[in-house]
Amino acid sequence: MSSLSASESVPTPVPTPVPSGKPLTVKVENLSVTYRTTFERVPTFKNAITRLGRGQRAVREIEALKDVSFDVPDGTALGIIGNNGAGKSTLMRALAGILPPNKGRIEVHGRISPLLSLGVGFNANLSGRENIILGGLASGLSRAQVEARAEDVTTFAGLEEFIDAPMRTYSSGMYSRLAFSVAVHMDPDILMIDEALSAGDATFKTKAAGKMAELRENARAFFLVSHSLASIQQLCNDAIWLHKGELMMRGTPQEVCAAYTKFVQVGDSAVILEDL
Ligand SMILES: Nc1ncnc2c1ncn2[C@@H]1O[C@H](COP(=O)(O)OP(=O)(O)OP(=O)(O)O)[C@@H](O)[C@H]1O
Repeated sequence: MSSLSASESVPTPVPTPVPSGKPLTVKVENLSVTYRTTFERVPTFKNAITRLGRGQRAVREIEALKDVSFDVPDGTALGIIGNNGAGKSTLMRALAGILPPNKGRIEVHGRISPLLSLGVGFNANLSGRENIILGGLASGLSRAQVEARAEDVTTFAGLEEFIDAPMRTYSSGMYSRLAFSVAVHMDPDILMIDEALSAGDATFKTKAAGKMAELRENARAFFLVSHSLASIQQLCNDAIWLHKGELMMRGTPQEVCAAYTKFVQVGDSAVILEDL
């Protein structure tokens, strides 16, 4: 067990430095998001009585983001790191306008690619081609614009033979490849990718990394959530670290990844010490 004390091991959030004087693409101010969820999948009278006996409430609240603030100037490729359950996907969903904030505000200047966790928003009963159209329309393009890109999307995903089959017949890799391909072909001003590098096999991963590097050059802002610190350092020029819903640090990908790695190395002991 490490000799670190609990107070040493859990860093205090560092105030976010205000980056350069470039125009802002995204501004997040005091953002808090709380999920309200029921205890049981299927509520029953018996469970309700048991809960009442224990003085428990029927609804549980999970504070997924707590008072998070940061600015994203034009040209930023922001890596978002943190443990499981830290609030990374919640932040992406809030930025994309899928989840309303409970507190605070989000300002977004530009068109966002709507595909986050790869494949969210697809309808598995529709064909790959129909989902390309849906995804394109959802990201704000006209039908004609999406149709003009459908071929490139299909070829990039390597799904020429399967594009008219319902997506429920796709393997998870095929599903992710198509989702990634749709997201990156719609010329978003702001590209948001959640765990993109887990899409597909090794060949596709290499192709995906190349495409992301190209998009990062053209998009006004690029957000990447990944557990791969190597990808964050390779593809991003800025980074934030979330922990239990709080913004712990903002800095260069190298600084933030180093601090996070240090935290993770002592993390297990820290939790034990904290619990004692
Ligand atoms: N739909 C939901 N309903 C209730 N709670 C949720 C929901 N989605 C996420 N949460 C909770 O919110 C917190 C943050 O979850 P989130 O998915 O944003 O974390 P994450 O950092 O993306 O995690 P991971 O690395 O595992 O993907 C977690 O405690 C999670 O259990």
